[in-house]
Amino acid sequence: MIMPTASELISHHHAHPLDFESVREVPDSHAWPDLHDHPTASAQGAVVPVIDLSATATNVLEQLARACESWGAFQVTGHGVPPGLLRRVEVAARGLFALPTNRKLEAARPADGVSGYGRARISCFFPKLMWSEGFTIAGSPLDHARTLWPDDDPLAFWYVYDARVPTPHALHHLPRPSNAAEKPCCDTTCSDVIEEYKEEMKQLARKLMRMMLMSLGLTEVEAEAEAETGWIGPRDEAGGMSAVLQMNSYPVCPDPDRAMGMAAHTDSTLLTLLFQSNTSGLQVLQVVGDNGRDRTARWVTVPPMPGALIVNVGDLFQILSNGRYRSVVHRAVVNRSSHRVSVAYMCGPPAASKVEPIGKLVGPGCGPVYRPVTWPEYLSVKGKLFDKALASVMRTQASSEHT
Ligand SMILES: C=C1C[C@]23C[C@H]1CC[C@H]2[C@@]12CCC[C@@](C)(C(=O)O1)[C@H]2[C@@H]3C(=O)O
Ligand SMILES: O=C(O)CCC(=O)C(=O)O
Ligand SMILES: [Fe+2]
Repeated sequence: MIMPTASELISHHHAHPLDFESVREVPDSHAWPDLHDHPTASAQGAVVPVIDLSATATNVLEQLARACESWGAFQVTGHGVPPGLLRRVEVAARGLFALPTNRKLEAARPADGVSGYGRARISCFFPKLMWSEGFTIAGSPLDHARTLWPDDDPLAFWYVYDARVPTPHALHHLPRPSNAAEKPCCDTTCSDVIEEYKEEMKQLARKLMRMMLMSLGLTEVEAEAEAETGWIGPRDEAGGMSAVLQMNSYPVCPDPDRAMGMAAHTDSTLLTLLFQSNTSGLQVLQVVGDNGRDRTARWVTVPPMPGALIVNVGDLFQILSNGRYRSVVHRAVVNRSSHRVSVAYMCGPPAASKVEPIGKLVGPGCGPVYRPVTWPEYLSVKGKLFDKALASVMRTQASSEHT
């Protein structure tokens, strides 16, 4: 009997990705019939709010409240993340995706795992494949360098991020070093950049969490206390999984009207900080009339702004805010001319903490809408129910009367 090799098993399981570079048309497997389920708003229409975090004198909290209530998403400027770091993280991401397919498949995400290379997790809910590939990094990028590419020294990541090579396209034609000591002049590795980026994102996520809690009417002390008991306090080191870094790659597409970069979804996070570099693609769903009877929605493109980051309200923040802030439905479309990458810092509570509606937002006339859930619990519900996941963690009338 001929046994399949480990790599055959992996590539079977993950069905070889489409060779995006060489296809001349969108194959049936990737042709989406319903790209125009909602109209796309014209450029002159409503715009996702842009909030300058450094403008302390202005009503930033009110702006946050309005943005979170009506959009569930906004762009931030004045966030303090160095522009150079954003550029380097983009180069790192492009470098990873420029690796040859067989190298990327060595890092394929196992069926039951979170980390690794592959399709978006939500792919299984759709009959068509997306025009994208992704790297999911949970935990330390250094651990990943070791476990994802076990035959390489962690520093071997260098060769996908080499400042001397301006075009990521050419990267995988570089000779590989036989050991780390042959590292070239550039002493920053991909994992260094990712590590540094995660640290910056963590600081910013904490700040945004605190401000968003205050925008809900909590005092600074209450916001701090809320944080201490859960997701952004000191416990997040011990609690393990508190952020996942998701790198997405959207190759150029010969027929963007028929392909989907990333299908519509909400993020299963408290909040997501998204860097979309300078290529348009992200769209958020704006619900225009929602009075029970007539509910219309349209896709609104979030235009790239140099140096800005996008903040998405996630499902867990919707739970926390007892439904006052809604997680935003969003998707990514593709284009004909530029290869787009995006990097999402997906922020959640430590594995052990329960997320539930904040006490202060719950009152006599307004009981808790959701039951407490941990992040892993919610991710597993989402993995089964997808867009019905939030509704499934709502309390029934009877159970909220009893608490
Ligand atoms: C911490 C998370 C959040 C996950 C699941 C898990 C790891 C991978 C994340 C993403 C990243 C890409 C979009 C998404 C929709 C997907 O397919 O995988 C995300 C998903 C979610 O937000 O539900
Ligand atoms: O690439 C984008 O703009 C969106 C990516 C996204 O929604 C995600 O990673 O969750
Ligand atoms: Fe998302």
